[in-house]
Amino acid sequence: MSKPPPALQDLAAPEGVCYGCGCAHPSGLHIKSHWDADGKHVVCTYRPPDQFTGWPGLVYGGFIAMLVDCHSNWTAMAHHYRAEGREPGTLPRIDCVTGQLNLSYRKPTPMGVELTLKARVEGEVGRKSRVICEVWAADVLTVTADSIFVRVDAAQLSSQAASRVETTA
Ligand SMILES: CCCCCCCCCCCC(=O)SCCNC(=O)CCNC(=O)[C@H](O)C(C)(C)COP(=O)(O)OP(=O)(O)OC[C@H]1O[C@@H](n2cnc3c(N)ncnc32)[C@H](O)[C@@H]1OP(=O)(O)O
Repeated sequence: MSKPPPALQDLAAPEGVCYGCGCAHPSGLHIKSHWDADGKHVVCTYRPPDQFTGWPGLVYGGFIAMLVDCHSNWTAMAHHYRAEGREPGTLPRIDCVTGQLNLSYRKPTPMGVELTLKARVEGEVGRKSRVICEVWAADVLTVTADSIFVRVDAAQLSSQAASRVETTA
């Protein structure tokens, strides 16, 4: 069996420490996002571990939001790389942050099933990009999301945030 191609996260941010998608997080979720064969969508598959149960047998909604947040953000960043004619992993790195995360929970999402997230940018890829994401449990569409991701200099954003508040660390 051939090895799957590297994910966007592995290519563009192997040092990432995000809980949801950071390759270097010691105990994070390590979600992986790839361009779909159709060249329009970015896809991710993930089977939620048992501790993320909400109602018995159902995936905790906040956990689904976490998957959608990271995967939609990577969808925005992948579209930015493509719009610039660059491969993920080339420099300078492209960073986006979540501006708005809007989820509609349309059907219960069952535990014990691999979920497929399928996302795309709607409209222009700009400083502010709109990402539509669907969450599928087998052939059931359980969640849709319509969110905004804003392109930033993440290092600058982190240092500004730290200087605005007194940290106890
Ligand atoms: C190391 C490896 C890493 C590896 C990569 C790791 C990926 C991690 C993925 C996790 C994702 C996250 O959790 S991110 C963390 C959660 N998000 C945040 O902390 C973001 C906090 N928000 C902010 O810092 C700020 O609001 C910004 C930077 C987003 C925007 O502020 P700004 O820079 O002053 O820009 P501003 O001019 O106000 O806005 C630019 C345009 O975006 C729009 N806009 C701005 N904010 C919003 C918003 N919340 N909702 C809608 N639209 C917005 C404005 O209307 C404007 O549109 P127009 O007038 O031009 O039309």
